[in-house]
Amino acid sequence: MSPDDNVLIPVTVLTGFLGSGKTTLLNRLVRQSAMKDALVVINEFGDIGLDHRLVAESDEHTVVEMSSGCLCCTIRGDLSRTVQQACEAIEGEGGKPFSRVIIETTGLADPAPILHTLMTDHWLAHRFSLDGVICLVDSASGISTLNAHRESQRQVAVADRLLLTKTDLVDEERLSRLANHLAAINPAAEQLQVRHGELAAEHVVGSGLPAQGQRAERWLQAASYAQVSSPGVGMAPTTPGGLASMMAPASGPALTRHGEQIRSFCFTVEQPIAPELLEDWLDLLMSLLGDKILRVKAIVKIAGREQPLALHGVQHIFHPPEPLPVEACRDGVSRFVFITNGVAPEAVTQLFDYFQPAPAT
Ligand SMILES: Nc1nc2c(ncn2[C@@H]2O[C@H](COP(=O)(O)OP(=O)(O)OP(=O)(O)O)[C@@H](O)[C@H]2O)c(=O)[nH]1
Repeated sequence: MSPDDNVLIPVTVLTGFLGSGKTTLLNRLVRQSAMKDALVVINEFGDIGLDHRLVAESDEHTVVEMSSGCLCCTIRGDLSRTVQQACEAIEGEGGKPFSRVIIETTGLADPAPILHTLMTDHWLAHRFSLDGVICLVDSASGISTLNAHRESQRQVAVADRLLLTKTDLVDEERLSRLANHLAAINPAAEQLQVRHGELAAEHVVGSGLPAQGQRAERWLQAASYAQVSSPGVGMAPTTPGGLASMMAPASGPALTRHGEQIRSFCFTVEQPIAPELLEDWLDLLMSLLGDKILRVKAIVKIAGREQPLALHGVQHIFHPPEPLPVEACRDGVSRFVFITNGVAPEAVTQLFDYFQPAPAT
């Protein structure tokens, strides 16, 4: 497979805490036609991986295992190598190129470094694009796991879709408590219930940035978030002390009860944004607060440009902006969705205004 083919292969990241049902789901998925010619990468923690043995093998898809450590922290290079070797092997055998890739993370993985690897590894980034992050949550133990484990909160926070598994083990009341808890962390992610891994593959693959304007709005789900808008030119502090105060940790009640203070909000800007302002703002925001910004998605109207842009970032790393059809931003309003760990919306909005040109006197 060469990068000149110019068609990026979609990658779905399947995450979820230990025992949440990832392997059970994967086993059902690989039997479906949407998974024909897929590559399944299973990351095992420890030397003796078992999960890959539990996923059905067939001629229709390929399963490879990475077991040298936790994919999120120690072996980023291995992801590139593993996928590369699998591609070379299938080509060597005269097989069809992979139609898609599914990566099952370990239950303890923070998905952000995996997404970074997909975006920044030269070989991967030229051949693959992130389709979506799917996070499984055990309906029976989900709330206590979220309260106890920061990795679980991060998995939920960055997901495009949440699958509530083992719903046969809980009653309606408990299920709705979990659903509310998850919505407080990630209000836009669609929630689906799954029993024993029974789910159509279409609910797992194809959740990424769509090409059509209508669906781009659905991808952003801006209305699901608390809304903040630019306070306006001249409102931002201009002294260094003022700038420092913006960067102070968020105060006041967090949107969730978790130690991580995961917050999400949508920042709207009514006027088209000058490209250099956008660049300066995001550069400074990411260098000051990048490790606290778990995910950013945006549809942006750039001044002097007809087509809006889709922006998509994980912590301080952004995908190259993708032009969208004009209909994706009919009202000309730019919308930025932020999912953060303890960053107050004002830090984002005031920093934006800091870069606005001063009003003429
Ligand atoms: N009752 C019930 N059990 C389930 C369901 N889905 C999965 N399980 C069971 O939950 C256990 C854990 O499922 P796995 O699919 O191995 O979970 P996993 O996320 O791959 O686990 P790790 O590899 O440890 O991260 C297994 O015993 C499954 O049979 C379900 O919907 N209902």
